[in-house]
Amino acid sequence: MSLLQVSGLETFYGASQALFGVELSLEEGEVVALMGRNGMGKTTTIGSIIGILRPRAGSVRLSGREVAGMSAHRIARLGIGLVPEGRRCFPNLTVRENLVAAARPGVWTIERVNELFPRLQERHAQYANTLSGGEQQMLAIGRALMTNPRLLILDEATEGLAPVIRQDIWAAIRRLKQEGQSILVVDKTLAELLPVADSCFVLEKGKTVFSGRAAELTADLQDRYLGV
Ligand SMILES: Nc1ncnc2c1ncn2[C@@H]1O[C@H](COP(=O)(O)OP(=O)(O)OP(=O)(O)O)[C@@H](O)[C@H]1O
Repeated sequence: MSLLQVSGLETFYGASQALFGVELSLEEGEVVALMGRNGMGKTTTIGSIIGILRPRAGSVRLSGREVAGMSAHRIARLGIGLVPEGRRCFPNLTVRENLVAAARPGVWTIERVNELFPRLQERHAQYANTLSGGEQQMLAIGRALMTNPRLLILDEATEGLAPVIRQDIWAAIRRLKQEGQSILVVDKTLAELLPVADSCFVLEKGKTVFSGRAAELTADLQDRYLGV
């Protein structure tokens, strides 16, 4: 059984339909890439999976259990950890306090997050709002891991960051994959994303137009679906 199985997903903003039948699936331990040009429905798909948007049709199954229509809070408790676009941490808490506030029992502890991101350990007593953008992103990932999610979702986790920090974040993603963490990643940097992804799904105008192994997304297809 898939860890995540999304089918026939349709989501609206008021009267305006944004998703027209999105299909997506992710097996336990896989890294799956969700791609598409701007405005094609990636963030809406993620919002519909995690329950901040209520799909009008379709299903979202987490290990076979239907979660579409449940509250975001309940879905989070069932094991989905999100690193949202624009990395939201508590600005007036320290790095350590931010991590503690997110903690739920499991293999992820502050020690393990510190080992994954040594920069965070060095700044454990610093307020989150004094961190650089890249450090805040690491903290956002650390917070999501502290909830010990069965599925980690990263929405544009490397966008707008300095190249050296992006490399640190990709290295962390590769390490998480090695450790068996299931991850759904939205990112525009194909050169980094495709090598780490097991499979990928491409959206166009709110529909899944490609699904397959990352290696099957040839240069031609990349150009057709993702080129500008
Ligand atoms: N709050 C909103 N109200 C109305 N329409 C919205 C809203 N958010 C997104 N949309 C529309 O839904 C469609 C899908 O947008 P979405 O943000 O999911 O795309 P995306 O693939 O994540 O794009 P990007 O890469 O730019 O983040 C777009 O047509 C967008 O204009």
